Amino acid sequence: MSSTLEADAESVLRLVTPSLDLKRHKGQAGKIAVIGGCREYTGAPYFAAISALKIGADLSHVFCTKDAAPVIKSYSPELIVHPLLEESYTVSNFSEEERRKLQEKVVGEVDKWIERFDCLVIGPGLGRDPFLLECVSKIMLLARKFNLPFVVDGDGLFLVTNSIDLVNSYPLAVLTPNVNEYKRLVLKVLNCEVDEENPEDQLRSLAKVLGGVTILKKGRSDLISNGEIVKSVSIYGSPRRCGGQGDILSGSVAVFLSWAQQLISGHESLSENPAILGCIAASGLLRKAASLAFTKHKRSTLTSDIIACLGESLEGICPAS
Ligand SMILES: NC(=O)C1=CN([C@@H]2O[C@H](COP(=O)(O)OP(=O)(O)OC[C@H]3O[C@@H](n4cnc5c(N)ncnc54)[C@H](O)[C@@H]3O)[C@@H](O)[C@H]2O)[C@@H](O)CC1
Ligand SMILES: Nc1ncnc2c1ncn2[C@@H]1O[C@H](COP(=O)(O)OP(=O)(O)OP(=O)(O)O)[C@@H](O)[C@H]1O
Ligand SMILES: [Mg+2]
Repeated sequence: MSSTLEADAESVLRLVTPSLDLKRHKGQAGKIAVIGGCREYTGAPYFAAISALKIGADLSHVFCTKDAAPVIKSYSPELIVHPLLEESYTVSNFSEEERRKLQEKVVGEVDKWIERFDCLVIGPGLGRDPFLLECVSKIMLLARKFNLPFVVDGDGLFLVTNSIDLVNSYPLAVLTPNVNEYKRLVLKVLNCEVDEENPEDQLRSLAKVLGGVTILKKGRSDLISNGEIVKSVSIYGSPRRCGGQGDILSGSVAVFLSWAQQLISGHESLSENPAILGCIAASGLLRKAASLAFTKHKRSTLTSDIIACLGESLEGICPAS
């Protein structure tokens, strides 16, 4: 990997992390919402939402299905959980008109909240139910209408891969594919296989063809591009590949992206791209936390252990006082 590609993740973390200031009010350090959580998956949205709080966001919401909500609430009183999304089984006996009305109701409920958020995370543990994904498409269009940034992960990437227009030419979209999600995206958009020899050029092309969205391709090194620049984060993390680490990452990108946007809007001289900064910071912090958790727990390291190390890892880079 060429050294110019490698980002200085610690410097980016120091740049974007706001100082703690007694003058600031609740909400100024970030309000995040995760759209995800269904009957099968309740861990993924919890991991994304709680990671956002552990890093320093003030409020973290989860919009999930009715079955998932009590489970997610029981994991943590810190999260604000909305039992809102509906799956096909609810509407199996509905007429077209009744289905349309229910979709309108779901999207209308999200509409009431959406202006309060700084960033959405769409997809962790969302599942692939067609009725639910139709509603989520409409939520994405709503987010675009309000110029709200969103991070698309997990099953959100399944949706987007099949409906590229949802993110096409939206510079405030960040996609965080893992190895499989990336393969599917490359096949759909570039109509070819993943180029293992030249991953940077292929990633740049993919982001460019998608009209300048930011893509964080997860792997041994995380590679990040918006179609113009390519950056990598290769800080040593952990050899444990337990599920849920990508969920920590998507919640973290949302927070750091929001902080980077705040920073840049207050300093006209800063020309950096907030989505790129957010991805670099999140990747760097996750890797530091994974490494710390692994020194403590070795083979039994779990995603919850990594989440418990987020604060200590950030403190080592940007002390609170
Ligand atoms: N506790 C939870 O609730 C979790 C739920 N998750 C959710 O589960 C849903 C599906 O996500 P997945 O990540 O499983 O979907 P993927 O389509 O990425 O993965 C499916 C399969 O691919 C395999 N795979 C993984 N890495 C591979 C590699 N490097 N090479 C070849 N095969 C590989 C895995 O063994 C897995 O069986 C998403 O909604 C996701 O957010 C995950 O985030 C994990 C944690
Ligand atoms: N081979 C690897 N070596 C080191 N770190 C890795 C490796 N693969 C992934 N990672 C790290 O783990 C993080 C999560 O990536 P992963 O590919 O596990 O996501 P995921 O499959 O979406 O996870 P999830 O189980 O949450 O859905 C990445 O940001 C990266 O930093
Ligand atoms: Mg994932």
